[in-house]
Amino acid sequence: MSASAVQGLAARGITKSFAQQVLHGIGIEVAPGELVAITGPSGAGKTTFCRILAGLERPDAGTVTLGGRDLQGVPPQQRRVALMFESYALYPHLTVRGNALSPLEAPGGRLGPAAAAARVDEVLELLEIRHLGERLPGALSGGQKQRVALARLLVQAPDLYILDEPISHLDAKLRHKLRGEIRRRLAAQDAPTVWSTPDGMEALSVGDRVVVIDGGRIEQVGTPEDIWLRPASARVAKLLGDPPMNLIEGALARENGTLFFTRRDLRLALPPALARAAEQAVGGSAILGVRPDGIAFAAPDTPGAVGAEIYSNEPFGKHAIVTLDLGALLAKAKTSMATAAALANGAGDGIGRPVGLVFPNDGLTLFDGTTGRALPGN
Ligand SMILES: Nc1ncnc2c1ncn2[C@@H]1O[C@H](COP(=O)(O)OP(=O)(O)OP(=O)(O)O)[C@@H](O)[C@H]1O
Repeated sequence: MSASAVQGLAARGITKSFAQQVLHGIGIEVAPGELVAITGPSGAGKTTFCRILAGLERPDAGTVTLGGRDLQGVPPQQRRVALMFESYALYPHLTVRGNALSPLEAPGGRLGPAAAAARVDEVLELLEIRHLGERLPGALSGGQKQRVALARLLVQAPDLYILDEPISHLDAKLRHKLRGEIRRRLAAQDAPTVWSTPDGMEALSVGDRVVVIDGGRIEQVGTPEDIWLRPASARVAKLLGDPPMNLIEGALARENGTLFFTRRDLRLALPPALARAAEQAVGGSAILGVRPDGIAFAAPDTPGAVGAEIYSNEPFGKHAIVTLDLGALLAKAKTSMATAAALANGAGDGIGRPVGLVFPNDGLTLFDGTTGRALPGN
């Protein structure tokens, strides 16, 4: 914890152009001790936004305040920000230990040499790189370098943490472990934290709140649960889930009082839960979002089932992903190994076999076909 009274971060109306406009007046607020995860596809503007928060880049318009203090014109080294960027920026002539120790040796450091060394040891141990302490960065793998950069961040007690893709180069097991460990450590601090990642599921797992950006604009801000259960747009839905929600483009029509989602041969009577959303958009285009784990299989001629052909069938051990050809459209179902084996029926994974699909009554989402925004009433 820093000696200064740590308070929240607020960025407002941040605009930035290079050759093109990259950020369109976006803002976030991060309370003391809160972790806000920023996610979005590659090129969304996450790194540019983080660099502006850190003072490494100047916005064309907008303000950044920390604890109510305007940071405009305050150089990065005076912002008391602990930064970690994807490029790592390790000191090549310092060992792993020297790099991790470097922020604690800066003028104004408050820890004595023994306490600083103990903190470095503890963080290197946590990140499983203590045995590499005497190596130079040039003799490390990408994932090891990333952990040294993380160590240098975690030894600090700043007024603000900014982590840009902090665990993207680690193997899956370590990523999983460190996600929780780092989150736990940062949660024990008073400083606000901004964690940027292109991995939507990582954002949901680490963030107290999540900000989704796309094309330099905010698509949605909410708790992980909000964003998972109620994605504000098809662009948000596309970033989340493994595999993500299936997005089927079609139209809404009413026949004999029943609302249908239609696309080519597909005609799906919408469950009552979706009727309110569908009602306002009848006659227009729509995108139906179907979660892969909500799709059930039935015989091809089952009334109400959607006809499809098996395109591929991949077992993953604890579940299987079955890709389905719905006629010029592929959708993915996440199912049990037993169901996938039954579909394969011992012959060529079942590829080409006709099946019926039953979509869940809940867990479907309707988006406007033109804007991609979720229809109100979903
Ligand atoms: N210094 C620069 N000069 C020109 N264009 C830039 C500069 N920095 C970023 N851009 C452009 O701004 C856009 C946003 O880039 P940014 O790195 O912020 O995205 P990102 O969301 O972090 O992407 P990624 O997940 O791939 O790192 C991209 O189109 C990029 O090419």
